[in-house]
Amino acid sequence: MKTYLYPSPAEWAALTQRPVQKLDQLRAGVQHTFDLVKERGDAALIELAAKFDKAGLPSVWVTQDEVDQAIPQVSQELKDAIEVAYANISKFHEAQREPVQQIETMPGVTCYRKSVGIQKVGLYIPGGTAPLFSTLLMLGIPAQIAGCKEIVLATPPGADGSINATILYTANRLGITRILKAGGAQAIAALAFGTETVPAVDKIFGPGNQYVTAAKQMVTQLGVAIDMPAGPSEVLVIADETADADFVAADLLSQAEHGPDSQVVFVTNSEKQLKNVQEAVARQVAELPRQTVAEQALNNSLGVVFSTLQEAIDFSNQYAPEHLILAVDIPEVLAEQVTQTGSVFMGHFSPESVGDYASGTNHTLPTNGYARNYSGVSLDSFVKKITFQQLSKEGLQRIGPAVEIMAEAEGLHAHKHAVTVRLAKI
Ligand SMILES: NC(=O)c1ccc[n+]([C@@H]2O[C@H](COP(=O)([O-])OP(=O)(O)OC[C@H]3O[C@@H](n4cnc5c(N)ncnc54)[C@H](O)[C@@H]3O)[C@@H](O)[C@H]2O)c1
Ligand SMILES: N[C@H](CO)Cc1c[nH]c[nH+]1
Ligand SMILES: [Zn+2]
Repeated sequence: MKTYLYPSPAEWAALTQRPVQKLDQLRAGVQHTFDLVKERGDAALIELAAKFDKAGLPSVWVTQDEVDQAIPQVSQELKDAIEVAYANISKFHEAQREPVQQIETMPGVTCYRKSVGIQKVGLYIPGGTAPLFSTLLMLGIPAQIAGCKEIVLATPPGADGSINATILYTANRLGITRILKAGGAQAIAALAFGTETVPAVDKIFGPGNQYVTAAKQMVTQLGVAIDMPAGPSEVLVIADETADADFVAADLLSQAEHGPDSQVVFVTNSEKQLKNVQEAVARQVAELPRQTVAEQALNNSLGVVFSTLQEAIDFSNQYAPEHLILAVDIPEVLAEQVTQTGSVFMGHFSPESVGDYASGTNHTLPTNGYARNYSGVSLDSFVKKITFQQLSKEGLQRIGPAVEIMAEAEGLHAHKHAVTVRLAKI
């Protein structure tokens, strides 16, 4: 972790850069993958699975037999834990349903807005270095609540050609039956363009590494919607002297272990706390099974000391982290000033990993500074909002003259006539 003492605001822009490759550096490779999938469909997916996942696949689809065999492989303890998460995520996302409100904007003119599920959605579940079945809950539950009709799941196969048993168990729990064995940019291409067996979808969801994120960004230029750029995980922790250095170190490492291109940032108003946290990180990282991955991420990571917590929160807002932990005495005060982040964890007993799995909030969140202009996944991400209006004769008589005058002023006479012709017959 590189450390910076009291950097001036002029230095912040450099410190808020992420370690991931820029879209431009990945574009040519991803485009080549797109071309292969467009030209040769499933055969290209099989070839790319052999190249990137070292898997020999007889078919790109998971069979019902594979699902049936996976279910008993998941322990009852894990199934019960998944139910806890399932209940909380469902509760939080159910509460996001928007009630239909009929508004009479003027007498006889009634308007309302209704949410309708996006019909065909693709869910990408990362599986390169860890099988993120929790991400399947985060995407599958709101997709179900929204009423999406067709759900296609894509996730990379292991070297033996199989999909992780807990991912299959979770898909089955969600009632998802179409499971594509494909990862990386090729999975995004299949979902966006379709193949002879994969249906093209309307919107693609899910986080992934930089290839997945670049591919998702590129398909938006071709008319396919995406949730957001959700790339390598990040956390920024703001801690004062009341924070427990062991807690902070554990939180930093929880995101560092995701991948070598993850970034964790520690910000404090105490030089002593910086030293304590660095020591705790060094102690804890040595105990981790994913020590090498976490250490690579730590090489990209920062520890920054500011004179005040006000500067700390200003810096965080400029960085726009995927996750922000406020490990301070009165988190409510700083929370009020948060303007740019995906999700906030308040106080000393709200570890970020609780949000990753089970508190109820969604863990698919914008990374790489996109929290400046995107929200994380929610029920809204899976619906379109369609507006309706109905006018009575009296309503049209009231509103009609205004519309006629405005249409006339825009020089759009057919618009005016659509009102005039009716008013003449009332
Ligand atoms: N932002 C979020 O909400 C969020 C949530 C969960 C996970 N994540 C992030 O998702 C990522 C998961 O990454 P992962 O790699 O474990 O799994 P992944 O499924 O995203 O990627 C694996 C695939 O990447 C492709 N790939 C690997 N190396 C390649 C190369 N050199 N060229 C082209 N393609 C290549 C392969 O096809 C492979 O199947 C992590 O960075 C994690 O931090 C983010
Ligand atoms: N922290 C990840 C989002 O950046 C989500 C996740 C899944 N499993 C564990 N963590
Ligand atoms: Zn995580």
